[in-house]
Amino acid sequence: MFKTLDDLDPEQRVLVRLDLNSPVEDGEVQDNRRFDRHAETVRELAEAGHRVVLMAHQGRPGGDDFVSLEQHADILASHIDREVGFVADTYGDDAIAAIDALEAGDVLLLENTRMCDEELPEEDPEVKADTEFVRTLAEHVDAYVNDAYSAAHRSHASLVGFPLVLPAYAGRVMQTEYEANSSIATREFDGQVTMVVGGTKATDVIDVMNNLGDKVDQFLLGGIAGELFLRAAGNDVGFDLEGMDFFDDQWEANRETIESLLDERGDQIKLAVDLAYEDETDDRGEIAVANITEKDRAYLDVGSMTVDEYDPIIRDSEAVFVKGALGLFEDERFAVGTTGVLRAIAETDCFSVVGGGDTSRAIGMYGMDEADFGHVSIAGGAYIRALTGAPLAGVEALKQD
Ligand SMILES: Nc1ncnc2c1ncn2[C@@H]1O[C@H](COP(=O)(O)OP(=O)(O)O)[C@@H](O)[C@H]1O
Ligand SMILES: O=C(OP(=O)(O)O)[C@H](O)COP(=O)(O)O
Repeated sequence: MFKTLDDLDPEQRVLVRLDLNSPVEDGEVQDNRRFDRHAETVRELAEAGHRVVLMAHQGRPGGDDFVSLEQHADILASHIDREVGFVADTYGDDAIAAIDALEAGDVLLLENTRMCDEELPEEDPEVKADTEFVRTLAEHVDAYVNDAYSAAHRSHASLVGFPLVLPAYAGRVMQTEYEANSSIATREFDGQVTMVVGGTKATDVIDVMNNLGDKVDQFLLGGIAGELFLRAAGNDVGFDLEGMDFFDDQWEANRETIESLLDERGDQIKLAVDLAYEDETDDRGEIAVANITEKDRAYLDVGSMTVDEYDPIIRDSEAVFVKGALGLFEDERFAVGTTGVLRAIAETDCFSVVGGGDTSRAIGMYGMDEADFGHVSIAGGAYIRALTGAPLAGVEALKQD
């Protein structure tokens, strides 16, 4: 297992990797739950009197959201109620001068790690540890903390290089995310284990079913992925109408796998019995799946009868895991499925983990309280990997110590 902040010596110069990757609208970085979560780690380190040097990335080179971290420093400062210095440099002379000038309790954010050429190529930790970026920064700090669980599936320099050259520790976000998201593989539950799977990516749902079929008693399906399963079960749904590109490619690529999963695991898989669509007056309309005879409309949510079927299954469960939304919940008319299952989880005292960047957003959007869930993950890609038991490079590197 990895070491945590509880194991850190006092008065250290600590280099901390966060994941502050955020939506950017018209050049403006949007505040989001990642800041709030990482604030806990940063505050704890600063209050303990460490000198805190933060690293994070934003976007990918070439993308509109590939911007400086200057705004991130201000947003983070508002979450920790103390100043966060910023230096527009990753590991050059300016960065080193700023690090060396830190006093106990000071917090400094370095520039976007992906502006450094050595950060991105996916390479082994040994290669990353030997980069100028890692070697230079390592000389000016005493310890490394990785708190960026949601980026830990990347074998990038700031995530896997430092544990080989510095004493390395997991931050509070890393610790809680790791424990909760791995729990489906590592914990034994006394009662029924249920998994709600939806969203837009069929391969995520397939991976989960292939890897967790023996751990999960019931899979409750919805979203685009659920429609593909309904189509494989012989229903006239899951076709791309004009202007859509959700279904056809995914159907071609995954049809056989979905059909054999339905064949082999049919008893564990619950499909929607009704679906919702936008009617002629722009209201929500619903139709029983059994009554769908033509591929003439897009379905944007599971229907109310489906929620009524899923609800008691959730309430009877010992543990519930959620990956992917059951509908286009960003539009209130089509949030019934997603909020229906989330409310059922919130109202029961089952162990629960909700993940997927988009899906977990529905909790705040519809006035639910994160405290009513066991764990709400801020990870997307890393969460799905953890669920399916795939190792995360950043976590493995921390464990090496
Ligand atoms: N029937 C649907 N039609 C269009 N979009 C849908 C539908 N069902 C789910 N979605 C969309 O799926 C998105 C979540 O999908 P995905 O990215 O796979 O999950 P997450 O990011 O939560 O892991 C939501 O933003 C939601 O709008
Ligand atoms: O936001 C992130 O991942 P996510 O979209 O899977 O949640 C991470 O910061 C990783 O970013 P990347 O997918 O550009 O490597």
